[in-house]
Amino acid sequence: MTISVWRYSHLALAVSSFLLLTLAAVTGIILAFEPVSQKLQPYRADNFSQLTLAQTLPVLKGNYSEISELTVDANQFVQIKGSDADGKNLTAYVDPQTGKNLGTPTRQSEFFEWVTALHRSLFLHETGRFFIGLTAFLLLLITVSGTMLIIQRQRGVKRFFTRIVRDNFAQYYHVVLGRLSLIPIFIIALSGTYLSLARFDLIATEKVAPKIDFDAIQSKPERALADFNVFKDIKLSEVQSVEFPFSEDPEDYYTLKLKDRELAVNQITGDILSEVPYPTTVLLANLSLDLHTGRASALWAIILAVASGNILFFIYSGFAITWKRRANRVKNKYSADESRFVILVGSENGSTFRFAQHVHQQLLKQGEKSFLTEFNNYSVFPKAEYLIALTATYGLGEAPTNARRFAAMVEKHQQPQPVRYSVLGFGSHAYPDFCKFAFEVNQVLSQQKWAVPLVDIHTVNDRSPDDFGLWAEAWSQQTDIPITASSELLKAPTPTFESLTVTSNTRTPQPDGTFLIRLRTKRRHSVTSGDLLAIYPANDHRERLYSIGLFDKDLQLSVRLHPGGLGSSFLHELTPGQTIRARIIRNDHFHFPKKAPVVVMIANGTGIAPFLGMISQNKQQVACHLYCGFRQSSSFNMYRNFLEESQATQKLTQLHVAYSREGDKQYVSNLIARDSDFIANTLATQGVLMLCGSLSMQKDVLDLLETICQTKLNKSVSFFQSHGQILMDCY
Ligand SMILES: Cc1cc2nc3c(=O)[nH]c(=O)nc-3n(C[C@H](O)[C@H](O)[C@H](O)COP(=O)(O)O)c2cc1C
Repeated sequence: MTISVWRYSHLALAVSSFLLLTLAAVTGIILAFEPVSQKLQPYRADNFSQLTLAQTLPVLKGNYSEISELTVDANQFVQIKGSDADGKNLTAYVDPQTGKNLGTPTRQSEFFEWVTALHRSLFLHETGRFFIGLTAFLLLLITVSGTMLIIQRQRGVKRFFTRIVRDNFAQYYHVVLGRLSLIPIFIIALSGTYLSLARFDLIATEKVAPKIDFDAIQSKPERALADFNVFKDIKLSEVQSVEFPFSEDPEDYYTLKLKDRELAVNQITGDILSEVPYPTTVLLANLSLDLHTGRASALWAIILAVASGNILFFIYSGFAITWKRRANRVKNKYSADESRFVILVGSENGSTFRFAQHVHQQLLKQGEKSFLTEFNNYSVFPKAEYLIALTATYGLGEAPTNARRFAAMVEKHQQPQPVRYSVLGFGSHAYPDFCKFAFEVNQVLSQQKWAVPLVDIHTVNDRSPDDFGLWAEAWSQQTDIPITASSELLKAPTPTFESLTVTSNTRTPQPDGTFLIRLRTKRRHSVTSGDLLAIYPANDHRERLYSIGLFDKDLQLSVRLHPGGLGSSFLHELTPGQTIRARIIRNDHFHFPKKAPVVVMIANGTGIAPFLGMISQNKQQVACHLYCGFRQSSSFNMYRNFLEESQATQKLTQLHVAYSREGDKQYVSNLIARDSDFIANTLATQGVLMLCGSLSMQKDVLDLLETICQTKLNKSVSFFQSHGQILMDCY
C-alpha cells in the first residue's frame, strides 16, 4: 500500500469530521476538569482501599436507623441513602470507617451538565448521539491511518520513536505530538465508539438478573454482619453498590453490585444466594466509561485533557500542511504541446514547487513558453527544447508520490526531438540516501536517446538557497537565459565580489587549446580545490564558472580557449599583475572527502583542474588514484611534471592516462572498464569516486559504473551517489 492511500484516507477522514471533532475536543477538555475538581473534595476515607464490607456495614447500620442503599462512586466516596434518627430522609457522604456524616452530595454543576449534554448529544438527543458516536469512530480511523503514516515516515515500526527530521513547524509537531498522544487518543476514540455502540444496543450490555431458589433460603444459623464470610472477603473498593434488605424477612436479601459481578446474600446467615458474573460486554462498557471520562483517576483525566488539546492542534496543523500542498497546484499559461521549456516537479510537501515556480516565472517573464507539471504527468512534449527536473526524495530514498510513475512514463513516451535536460535534486543529509531519487531520475534520463545533458546533476540540501543558486548559475551559463535565485528564495546576503590578481598565465595554448592561469586571492582561507570561480568578462550579468585547483596562495584554472569564447578569451588575454573582479562560490559537494580511505579521481580535459589542487593539498597522503583522458600526450605534458613529483611525495598514489587520438586511442572510460574490480572494491570499502570534466565523459563513465555496481556490488549507482561516494562536477 502506498503512502498516498494512507495520506488521502487520513485527510478525507479529518475533513469529514473536523467540525464535530473540534466540538468534541473542546468540550472534552472542559469535562476533563470535572473529575479533577471532584477529587479535590474531602469525602474519601484515608484507608479506603483496605476496608471490607464486614468492617463498614455494621458501623453504618449502628449509626443510621435505616439504610436502603450504599454506593461507592468513581471518586471512592461512600454515599448512603436512608433515614436519620428522626426518621427524615437522608442522602449523605459518610466515612465508611466511623460512619460520620461528611456532607450532602450536590448535583452536577449546571455548567458541567450543559457541557456534558453538548459533548454527548449536541442537544439533539438520539440524532446527536449518533453523530458523536460516528465522530468517535472516525477519530479511531484517523488514529490508525496516522499511525501508518508515522510508520512509513519513520521507515518501519522499529524506528517509530527515533528522531524526527524537522521539516517545518506544522509538520514537525504534527508528527511529534501525534506520536506522544497516539495512545490516549486511540483510547478516547475506541472507548467513545464502544460507549456509542452500547448506547444504541449494538453491543448487548444487559445484566443478568440473579436466580434465587427461595425454597432453599435458610434462616439459621444467625450470624452477625461482621461475621459474614462473604463481607469479610469483599473490599469496599470492589463495590459499586449495596442494596439493603427491605424488611427482616429472610426472603429479603442484600444485593451487592460489584465491579465484575452481582451477588445476593442472605441477611441472616450470610450465605450467598446467587452469584452472577457480568458479561464481558458490561465490563468493557464500564472500563470504557472510566477511560473515556477519566472519572477513576485525576491523572488520567489530565492526560485526556492534554490529548484533546492535541486533537485541536492536529486539526490546525493538518490543515496548514494541506493548505501548503494545495497552494502549490499548478496553473499554466502555455500548454504542454507548445512549450519550449518543460519543468517537472517531484514533491511530497510542496517546497520543491516553490523553487520550480520560481524558475517557471522567470522564464515566463523573459517571454519564454514554459510548462510546469508533476513528474507523473510526463508525456510527449513536441516543442520542448529544455527539460528541467526538480525532485525531492522520500521514504527510503524513494520517489515522492507525484513522481512514482515517472520511470514507466519515460519508457512509454519518447520525445521526438533532442531535449537538453538538467536534474536538480532536493533532499537532506539527515537521511542516509541523499537525493537518491534525483540520481535515479538522472540515470533514467541519461539512457534516453533524445536526452542531451545540459548541466551536471545538482543537489540542494535542506532547501539551501545557495545550493539552488549554484545550479541556477550553471544552467544560466549553458543556456544564456539568466535565472537568479530571488532574495525571497535566497534569504542570504547578496554575493560579495573580490578582486583577484593574476600571478601567472601560460597563455601559449597546447594543441588542444588548453592553458593554465593562476590568480591570487586575499581570502585564501575561505577557498579550497573544487570550489568555483565566477568571472564577469564583459562586466555585465554574464557569468562564467571555472573549477578551482588551489596551489598555496594561488587559484589555478585550467582553461580551454574557444575561438570567440567569452570567458576563455578574456582569461587568455590576462597578464601577471592584472586584477579582475570575480566571485568565489563554495561548492561543498565537490570537496576532497574528509574521511575516505581511497579517492579515485576521474577527469577528462580541463576537468583535471580541481584534482591538481586536491593532490597538491593532499598532505595527509590519502591514497589517490587519478584517471585522466586527453586527446594527445602533448595535452598532458603541461601536467606531467607536477603529477610525477606528486607521486614521488606520495600525494598521488597512481596515475592512469588515456589518449583518444594517439596510441591505443582510449578514453578514460576504457581505463575504468579495465580496472573495474578495483573501482568496485573502492566503493565497497567506503572509498570515493570523483568525476570532473565533460558531460559526455560523465555519461559514459556513469553507464559503466552502473554496470559495475549492479554486477559486482548488487546495488545501483544511485545508491553510491546518494551516500556521497560518487561525487560529480561536470559541464
Ligand atoms: C519522511 C521523509 C523522508 C525523507 N527521505 C529523504 C531521503 O531518503 N533522502 C533525502 O535526501 N531527503 C529525504 N527527505 C527530505 C526531503 O526530500 C526534503 O526535505 C525536500 O526538500 C522536501 O521537498 P518537498 O517539500 O517538495 O516534498 C525526506 C523527508 C521526509 C519528511
